[in-house]
Amino acid sequence: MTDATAEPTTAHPPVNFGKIGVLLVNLGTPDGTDFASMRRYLKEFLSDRRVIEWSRIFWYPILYGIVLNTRPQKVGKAYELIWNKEKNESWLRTYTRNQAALMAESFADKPQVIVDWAMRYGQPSIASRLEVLQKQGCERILVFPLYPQYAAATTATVNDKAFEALQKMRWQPALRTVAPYHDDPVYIDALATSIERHLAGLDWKPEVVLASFHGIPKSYFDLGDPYYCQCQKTARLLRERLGWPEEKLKVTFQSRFGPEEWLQPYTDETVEKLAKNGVRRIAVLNPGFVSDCLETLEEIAGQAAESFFHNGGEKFAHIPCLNDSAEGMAVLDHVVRRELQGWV
Ligand SMILES: C=CC1=C(C)c2cc3[nH]c(cc4nc(cc5[nH]c(cc1n2)c(C)c5CCC(=O)O)C(CCC(=O)O)=C4C)c(C)c3C=C
Ligand SMILES: [Fe+2]
Ligand SMILES: [Fe+2]
Repeated sequence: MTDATAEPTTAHPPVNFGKIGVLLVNLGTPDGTDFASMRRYLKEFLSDRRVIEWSRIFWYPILYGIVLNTRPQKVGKAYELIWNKEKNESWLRTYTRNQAALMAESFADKPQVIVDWAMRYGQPSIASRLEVLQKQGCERILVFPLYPQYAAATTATVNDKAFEALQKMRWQPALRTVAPYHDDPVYIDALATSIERHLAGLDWKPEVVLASFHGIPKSYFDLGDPYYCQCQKTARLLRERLGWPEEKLKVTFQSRFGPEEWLQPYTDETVEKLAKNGVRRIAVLNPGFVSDCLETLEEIAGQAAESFFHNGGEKFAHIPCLNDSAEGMAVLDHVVRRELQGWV
């Protein structure tokens, strides 16, 4: 006969408990601009089935035969132009780390909340930081993919990776994921304030402002990805908040990759066309990027500006992303506090 009240014969290993984790996750970035670091990063990124949905039989010969032999050098040179030399890292990493540190400060009055950060590709990995949070006693973790607009290639792949890490755990923490916040008034207001402040600092006024979002292949939209519609809604709400007509704030899509058709209109073609049609002053912002990165600093502030001037444009301004600014942090803080309801 067994004694139900008997103590277990072996002691359970000691565990921390009672904490709540918040994990900010951005896309990722190479560890350096050299060929090996770039190749490692691009290999992980472009092997993700959420990013390249083509059949592996078709894609892998192209990836391993062409892309990973040529792109690391080309893109490494682009990263060099925008590298944060002081920290010897990309700006995406600098801003993501700063965002986590500032958010931790804002939760100083709630010691049960631990804020951390990770990258979907490269380091620190999602699995490694989830493990650290759990060891610190987080029984509940909020995973925050840092994308205002949902795309399977960005938001879903972060969530997939987090749940994949949980598959290996005996004692899983409870996990919540943050919903897209493309239409949140706090986000829209932060974008509008940032635009107004930036334009007020110029001694000229743009004739046209482009809201340039990262693109995705059109085929992903046809399959039901809500990304395009969420980008359009962000822009519509921003126009309404600023009191601007559609001709003043135009939506475009940048950063095409591969031969497929992507979401249109393309940013590079639009910039060129505007200049050729006699528009002399434009500003560009990137509302879909939480932090400045290669795609905003090199492709827009660098290449797009150059193309505009080359085709007759006279004034070009790149409006920075919200980054770790007060407005940017107000948005991230607001979203996190909303999603933590019932836990904190
Ligand atoms: C903001 C949302 C993003 C979406 C949507 C997105 C889709 C997407 N991206 C690629 C391919 C590449 N993107 C690259 C860089 C990159 N992409 C985003 C964000 C989104 N991507 C960011 C923030 C960055 C910059 C990272 C940095 O370190 O600064 C790259 C790497 C650079 C390059 O080789 O050009 C690739 C490749 C695809 C195919 C895709 C949708 C299917
Ligand atoms: Fe991308
Ligand atoms: Fe790019």
